[in-house]
Amino acid sequence: MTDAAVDAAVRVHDLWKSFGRQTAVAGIELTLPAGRFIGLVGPNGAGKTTTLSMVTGLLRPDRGTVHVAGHDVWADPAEVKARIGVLPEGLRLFERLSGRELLAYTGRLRGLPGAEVDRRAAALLDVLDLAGAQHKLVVDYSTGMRKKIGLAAALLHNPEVLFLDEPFEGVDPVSAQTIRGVLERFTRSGATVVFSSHVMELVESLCDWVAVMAAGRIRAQGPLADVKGDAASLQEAFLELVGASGSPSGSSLDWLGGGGAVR
Ligand SMILES: Nc1ncnc2c1ncn2[C@@H]1O[C@H](COP(=O)(O)OP(=O)(O)OP(=O)(O)O)[C@@H](O)[C@H]1O
Repeated sequence: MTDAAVDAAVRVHDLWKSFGRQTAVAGIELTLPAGRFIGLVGPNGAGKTTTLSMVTGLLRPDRGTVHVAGHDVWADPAEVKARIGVLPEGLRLFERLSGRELLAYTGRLRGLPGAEVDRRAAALLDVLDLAGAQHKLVVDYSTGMRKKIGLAAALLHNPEVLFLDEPFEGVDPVSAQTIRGVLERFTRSGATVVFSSHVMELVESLCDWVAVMAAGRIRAQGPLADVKGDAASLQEAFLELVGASGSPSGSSLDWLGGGGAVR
């Protein structure tokens, strides 16, 4: 293992994935430094979820290698899974457990002693403002509460690298602030957070390192200031990088607006 491999939280080389004739990820190279708050941004269908799924060992690549915390995800999955936490897209939880039971179960799966699981679960439930709902079944949780209990489960074993797919989607501003606080504290301790998002303002305010993806390829990666360059905002830099046209042109939407519905 080289020093550079140890320094990087994630190292992706020549990673490919196709679904039938659709190439979702087209030979990407990605090096994500450790101890950073990293945003993976890109338009719908860019390949972010497919990339994160391959990086976290949930989806087998067609080709290429992924190292997380110095270990090969596909050659050494147990080593990698012990070091990462994942909040995947379309999070599926054990619905018939209470939030507290879900954390107890997750903790035991992670091999933590019962008393330690109790201590950590109580602290996470408290910080994430879920203590009052800890005995409610997960099936009865709101979207935001599900994200928060999923985050608590992903953090319970104190991972080195935390992967979050759209962690703020469906989360109210107060809960978003709480999640932010927890994640900022986590990265300050030297851990790495990698999250995908469409919300540029959020990525700009949270992340110090950004990777921009479009059409299965990485268009830019580096410190936030470098990726932004001379642009006034990350949003502006992003639109330029992905070649978005802005407002719809032509007359095809002439019929839209001003009432006049067919009766
Ligand atoms: N299981 C699958 N079967 C077929 N096509 C898929 C599958 N998963 C992803 N794709 C396709 O791969 C491409 C990349 O999808 P992906 O979900 O990785 O994008 P994304 O950047 O996460 O998008 P979004 O921001 O909309 O969630 C899309 O064209 C999508 O339709």
